[in-house]
Amino acid sequence: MTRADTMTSPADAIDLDEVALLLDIDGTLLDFADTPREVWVPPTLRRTLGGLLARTGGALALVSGRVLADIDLLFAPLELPAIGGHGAELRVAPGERSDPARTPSLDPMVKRKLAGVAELGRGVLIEDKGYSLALHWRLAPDKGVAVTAMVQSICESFPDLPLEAMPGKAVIEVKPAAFDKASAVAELMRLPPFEGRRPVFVGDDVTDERVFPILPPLGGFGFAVGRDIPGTAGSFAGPAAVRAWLDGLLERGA
Ligand SMILES: O=P(O)(O)OC[C@H]1O[C@H](O[C@H]2O[C@H](CO)[C@@H](O)[C@H](O)[C@H]2O)[C@H](O)[C@@H](O)[C@@H]1O
Ligand SMILES: [Mg+2]
Repeated sequence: MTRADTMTSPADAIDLDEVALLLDIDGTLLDFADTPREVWVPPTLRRTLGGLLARTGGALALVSGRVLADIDLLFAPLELPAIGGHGAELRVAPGERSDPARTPSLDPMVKRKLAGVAELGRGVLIEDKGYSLALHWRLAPDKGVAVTAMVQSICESFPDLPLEAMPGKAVIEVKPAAFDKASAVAELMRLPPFEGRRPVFVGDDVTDERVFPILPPLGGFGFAVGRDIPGTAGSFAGPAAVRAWLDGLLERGA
């Protein structure tokens, strides 16, 4: 399949007057690191995103599994429109706050049980996002199967709670089933300045796969990163290729 970093269209045929740019963070804009805190945001990326935000009239948003507070620390001093926590949070414009009543936190009893999974061994990390809890094993790759099995079993032990165990890259995350990136992107695209624009979404992970099918009915399309995903318009080899593409979009004014 043609890769977006080598092809001439449709990645290069984007008109910034028409599109809304929706960008996943980890594995799309940023290279993976051993732990969530160790990722690095190149200064050029901040400048490019800030420039594209202005050039699209505010229609650029990050769409991430990370929560907004975490996103803002990573990209500071830049603050961007963003979907955080896999759709738990929504900020349409810089300076605004996501409505805290929008999504309930994950049940504390579920969190306590999940936190116990870290006993499987050194290198199994807990990330508490309020709305959800993630268990990472990038530092302990041999623990992935056991972590996944324990997490699934814990979720099944709460049959009355609508929980979702979402796999990712060396991680599994438990969240309320009521929201995801696709539902939040659909909501964002109904609001100005996103409304009426063609959504162009770039993402790398399982959670992003739900977003791709909602784009064509809105006149948009998506790009995968690091692999080919059916239903996308192409794929980028990795985050460096995505960053170079964004630099190019801004440079030529698209
Ligand atoms: O939706 P995204 O913006 O792609 O966020 C997905 C998850 O990214 C982070 O975890 C992943 O990246 C870490 C840093 O490179 C890596 O150590 C970890 O193994 C990956 O799973 C983040 O920590 C999660 O909260 C996000 O859901
Ligand atoms: Mg990602």
